[in-house]
Amino acid sequence: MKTDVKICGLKTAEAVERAVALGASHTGFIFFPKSPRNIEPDDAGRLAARIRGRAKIVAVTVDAGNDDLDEIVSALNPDILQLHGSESPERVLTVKAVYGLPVMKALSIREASDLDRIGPYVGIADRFLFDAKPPAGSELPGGNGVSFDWRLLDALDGGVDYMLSGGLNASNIGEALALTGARAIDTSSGVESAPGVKDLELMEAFFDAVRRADDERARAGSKT
Ligand SMILES: O=C(O)c1ccccc1N[C@@H]1O[C@H](COP(=O)(O)O)[C@@H](O)[C@H]1O
Repeated sequence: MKTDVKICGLKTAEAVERAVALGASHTGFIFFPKSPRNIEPDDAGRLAARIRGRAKIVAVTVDAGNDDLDEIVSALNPDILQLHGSESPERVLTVKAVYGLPVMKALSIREASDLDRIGPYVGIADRFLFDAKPPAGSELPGGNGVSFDWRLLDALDGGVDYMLSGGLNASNIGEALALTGARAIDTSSGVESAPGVKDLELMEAFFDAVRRADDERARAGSKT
């Protein structure tokens, strides 16, 4: 099975097209002004038009109100809304009802008890995205290039559909996949040469590492 890969924080046509050519299943656009990856809705819409239908288009927002979501949804026409703030289960339900789009709810993980926060969203969020907690002083709820202890996911109910995220790069993705068995992964700063600047060689190295891990899993699976 091929691992789903989301490349997040895309801002240029070159990076969007390369990500999809390399096999990205999801492309992420960040709507959070404090982020070096922030993009205007109309610009994101123009970039997404280049790859629509070839990869899922994900709008990443942080505690956005309906006015902002209206503008983003109308300009980008995303396939998925990623809610990366402290949106409650009730807010997720409202967003789903208003926009009629699947929601991926991001939850930050540092310790075992953080998994308890999943329960209230089960049956409401369509998918989860597990990210590390931001380091002290960071203004960003995501995109910090920080990983959490992947072994914590050993305790996860096998039925929970999630994307693994947080500090993933070509050097650690093999171990992350081997430890978690994740079927979907998400990276942003791990494929950048500077904050907000996607690096095509790092992207390629990331996909190479993911495909090596996929081959390894297929080999291990065929032996059992
Ligand atoms: O990337 C950002 O700047 C960002 C800003 C606000 C919310 C979410 C953001 N990014 C998300 O965080 C994950 C993890 O990032 P990283 O790989 O550790 O850099 C990223 O994939 C986005 O989904």
